[in-house]
Amino acid sequence: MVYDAFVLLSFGGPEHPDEVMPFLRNVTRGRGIPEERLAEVAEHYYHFGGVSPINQQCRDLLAAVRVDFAANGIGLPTYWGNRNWQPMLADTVAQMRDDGITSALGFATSAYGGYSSCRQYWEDIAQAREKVGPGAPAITKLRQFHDHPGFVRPHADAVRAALATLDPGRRATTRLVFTAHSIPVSMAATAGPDGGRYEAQLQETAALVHAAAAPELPWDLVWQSRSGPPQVPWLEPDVNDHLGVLAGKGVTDVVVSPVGFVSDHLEVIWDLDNEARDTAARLGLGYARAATPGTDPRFVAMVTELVRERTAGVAPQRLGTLPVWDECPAACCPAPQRRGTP
Ligand SMILES: CC1=C(CCC(=O)O)c2cc3nc(cc4[nH]c(cc5[nH]c(cc1n2)c(C)c5CCC(=O)O)c(CCC(=O)O)c4C)C(CCC(=O)O)=C3C
Ligand SMILES: [Fe+2]
Repeated sequence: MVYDAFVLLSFGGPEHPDEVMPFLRNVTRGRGIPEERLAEVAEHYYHFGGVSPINQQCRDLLAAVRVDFAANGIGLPTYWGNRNWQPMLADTVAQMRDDGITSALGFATSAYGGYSSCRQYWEDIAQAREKVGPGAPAITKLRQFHDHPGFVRPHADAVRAALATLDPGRRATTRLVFTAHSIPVSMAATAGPDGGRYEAQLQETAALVHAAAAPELPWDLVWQSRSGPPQVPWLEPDVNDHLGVLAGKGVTDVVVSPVGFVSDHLEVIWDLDNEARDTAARLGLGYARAATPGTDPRFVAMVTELVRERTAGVAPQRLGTLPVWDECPAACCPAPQRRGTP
């Protein structure tokens, strides 16, 4: 297969207060998210002036990838399109068609399997291509990378750096807390061809980061940023509840590492740097939040490596043992049942 472009696929976020509500309506269309939750989440964005950092993080990543491509003799032109906010993927695909692109490799800013993290990006591609119509380029998504050293090692270094800010005299009662975005239990059950893949990959990533960063410390994987109606079960425990349990067990300090994410977007800087930090303060816990890969050169080089797996037959670099594939099996990670109009 010959590819003639690279496209960064991401979630998108508002960059002006007026964009917050339209963005949130795009995210939650047909999802059964209660109106009160939407208003609450809007406040998180207004707290930062209505600007999510995620779009700038995508620009920064793409700029770094371009430099790394050039250094590795990869001449692919680069594009960027989002699921929920400008630049919308359909507009990007139209531009690619106008530029004469026929077949592109897509890199999504999520390391994991599951509907929201993987399948929905395939759906975004299909919907964008359908909207553009004849002449729309083919786009295939690069593989999931939860155990790639270019993802694991930056997380591990960040855990070490966060740990170094805590009181070394309390190391014996310090704990690592890995977090990822909660998803509905039903979505977790159908992640991957045999189910449970989102949680299994996160367990593997957390274990790899723990082993590389601080194998002497106990650790847990918990969940953050739950939404949806309360009667629908989502993965638990929530990070805030978990901190309460830890404090009750004699833990004095925590390093919180958001291994579920690739950059410090709003769900990190609000849900962890504000909410969970406040929870820890209330409980008297020492608290340090580990950074995400962002534009760490190893993470940027990983993107190049994933491209070279496809274009140059480079062997996949992997630290874990779960199976991976380039093209997702057709039956995995189906869309959840929707309420209302799509
Ligand atoms: C697994 C997963 C990831 C990680 C994988 C990936 O990165 O793709 C992720 C990332 C993100 N989620 C984000 C924001 C939001 N997610 C929401 C809602 C939801 N997320 C879900 C799952 C995930 N989400 C789910 C199952 C829902 C319910 C509605 C639905 O089924 O879609 C809502 C609605 C309001 C609310 O929070 O209730 C918002 C605003 C942002 C942008 C942050 C910024 O602006 O900087 C990012 C990167
Ligand atoms: Fe989300």
